[in-house]
Amino acid sequence: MTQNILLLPGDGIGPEIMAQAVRVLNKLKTDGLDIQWDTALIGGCAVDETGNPFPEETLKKCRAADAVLLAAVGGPQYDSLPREQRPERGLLAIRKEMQVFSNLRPAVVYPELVEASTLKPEVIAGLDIIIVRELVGDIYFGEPRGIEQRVTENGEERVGFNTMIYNETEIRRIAHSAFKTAQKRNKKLCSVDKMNVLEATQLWRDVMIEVSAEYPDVELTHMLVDNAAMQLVRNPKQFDVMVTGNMFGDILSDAASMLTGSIGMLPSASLDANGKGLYEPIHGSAPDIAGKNLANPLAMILSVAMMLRHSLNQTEAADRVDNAVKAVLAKGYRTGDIMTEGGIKVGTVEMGGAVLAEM
Ligand SMILES: NC(=O)C1=CN([C@@H]2O[C@H](COP(=O)(O)OP(=O)(O)OC[C@H]3O[C@@H](n4cnc5c(N)ncnc54)[C@H](O)[C@@H]3O)[C@@H](O)[C@H]2O)C=CC1
Ligand SMILES: CC(C)CC(=O)C(=O)O
Ligand SMILES: [Mg+2]
Repeated sequence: MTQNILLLPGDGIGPEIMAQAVRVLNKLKTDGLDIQWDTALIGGCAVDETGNPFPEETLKKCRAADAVLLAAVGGPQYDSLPREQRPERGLLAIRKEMQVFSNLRPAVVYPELVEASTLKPEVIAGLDIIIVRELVGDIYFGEPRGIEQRVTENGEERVGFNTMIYNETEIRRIAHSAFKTAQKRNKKLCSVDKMNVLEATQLWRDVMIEVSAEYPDVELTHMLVDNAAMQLVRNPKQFDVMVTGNMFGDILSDAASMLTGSIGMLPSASLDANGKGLYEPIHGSAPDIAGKNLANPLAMILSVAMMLRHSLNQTEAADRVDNAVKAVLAKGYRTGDIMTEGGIKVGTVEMGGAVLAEM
């Protein structure tokens, strides 16, 4: 049966990198993979057209799709809009709507890119870790939130507030997802929290420990998030699978991306309870390089591979895409963000073409 993919190019470099993903999908389809796709608006482009960062039509198409591939949203031109109209609200809305609570963010150092990292080779060579980030709860969604006039100890002034909140069910389901991920790998799970000061994350730790009883083969450790940020840079190979909340996972995964050479290298899969998924590179819309053929499309293309593997059950096609990326790196093709000595400097389109040639 034909599998339906919804493409959401979004803003900034989004359409540029999505165009390279579409070339990959076209190649797979031409070679016999039974897929088709449709496109819809999300983020700033959706606000421009409809006033809504996650329009009803996109929601409908999203529900009808077997998997959703999203590039990136946002840009400085939208920063002064009311919060409900900001592109990032569209992103939060689609994640919540799809209930894709388990966000897998693998950080893998390709041998050819060891020197592209700012860290010493011995610290990062061979690194292969995965951050499991809870994606539909925490302070990004917690209510109440807002900016309002209040009386404080300083008199009347504006107060900004958000709510960090997790219930036990939310923690338990991400815990199971993380333990299962660890079981398929090296059976080591590090849960990252801030239980020394935040009650929401004390509950996080308590529930992680409770769930660990069901996974006696997995070694569970705990780390406070400030230390975890430092340890990721000091000695990242001590980790295998890390599990953490929405905000800490957002921050730690950007940091982890630089171990691999660039944020342009990290794909992600966000899965619901049934394996339906939303696939996106971890980076944003990179307005500073948008429209210049400078963006690295590999995180986007690797997200296609994750989609083929996790939601479409097309392991062979996923391997084909992953191997093509490995091959272009081995041949020395480099966008500016991953330049190494002797590398062949290419732009977004040429990198997409190199992947296609390898396929
Ligand atoms: N998933 C999403 O759609 C996300 C959206 N955003 C939004 O994106 C906009 C820009 O946010 P920033 O904080 O600048 O983060 P960003 O991730 O867009 O960019 C950070 C830095 O990394 C570079 N970069 C990012 N992706 C790259 C790629 N594929 N190749 C080469 N270099 C790349 C950018 O040029 C920039 O210097 C904001 O509006 C933000 O809200 C931010 C993060 C995630
Ligand atoms: C709107 C943000 C929560 C997006 C982001 O930075 C991310 O998911 O990595
Ligand atoms: Mg982020």
